[in-house]
Amino acid sequence: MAYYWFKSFHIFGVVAWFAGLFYLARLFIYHVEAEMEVEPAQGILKKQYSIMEKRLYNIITTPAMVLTVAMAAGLLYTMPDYLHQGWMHAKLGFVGVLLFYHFYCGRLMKQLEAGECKWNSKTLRLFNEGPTLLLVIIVMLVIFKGEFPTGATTWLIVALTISFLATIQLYARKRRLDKEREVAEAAAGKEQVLQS
Ligand code: HEM
Repeated sequence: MAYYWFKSFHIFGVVAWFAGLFYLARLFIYHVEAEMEVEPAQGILKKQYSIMEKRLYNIITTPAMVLTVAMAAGLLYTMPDYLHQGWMHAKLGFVGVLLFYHFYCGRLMKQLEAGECKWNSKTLRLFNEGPTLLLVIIVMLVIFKGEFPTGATTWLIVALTISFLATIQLYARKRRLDKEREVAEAAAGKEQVLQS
């Protein structure tokens, strides 16, 4: 019975951890993009994003990470055989990368608050893809374990997933370009007013 409790809370932890990581990276993008705003909006937005990032990281993301790892330890305690299986070694390797990502987010958060972050919004958008990739790999490993399927259904799902992700990327790109055009038009309009 303990195994099912550990597994349930392991999954609650995973869901909350990823929700936190996804939202945190999105906040970093908005934080960096606030540079495009004029004062006093820029200062107000940056301060607000720092508060939101800190609360999200300290109150949701980190406790969810601790819950996931603690419940995982309980699962391994009840099922020690998993520790001798290849898929679990691979899973632990990817979880190590995920933990590194988590703590790196903490570092980026501090740099953003101090105005020392060197990353632009494009780099952060790429960084934002990290947890999605890790989530897919880790869940696949835990579900299929050592027997990854290669049949037609698998390729159909892979194709559907790729088209879905490509559509999201294209839509995000369109929105970004629209926003950049809006900012450029607003700046040009302001310049014209100043000249006349
Ligand atoms: C601290 C590292 C982790 C360890 C040691 C660990 C270990 C485990 C173990 C032993 C199970 C039970 C497997 C089974 O009964 O078939 C499990 C289930 C699961 N884990 Fe993890 N896990 C870790 C982190 C993660 C992370 C980061 C994710 C998500 C990306 C994740 C997603 C899942 C899911 C979805 C299940 C349920 C699978 C099922 O019921 O078939 N785990 N984990």
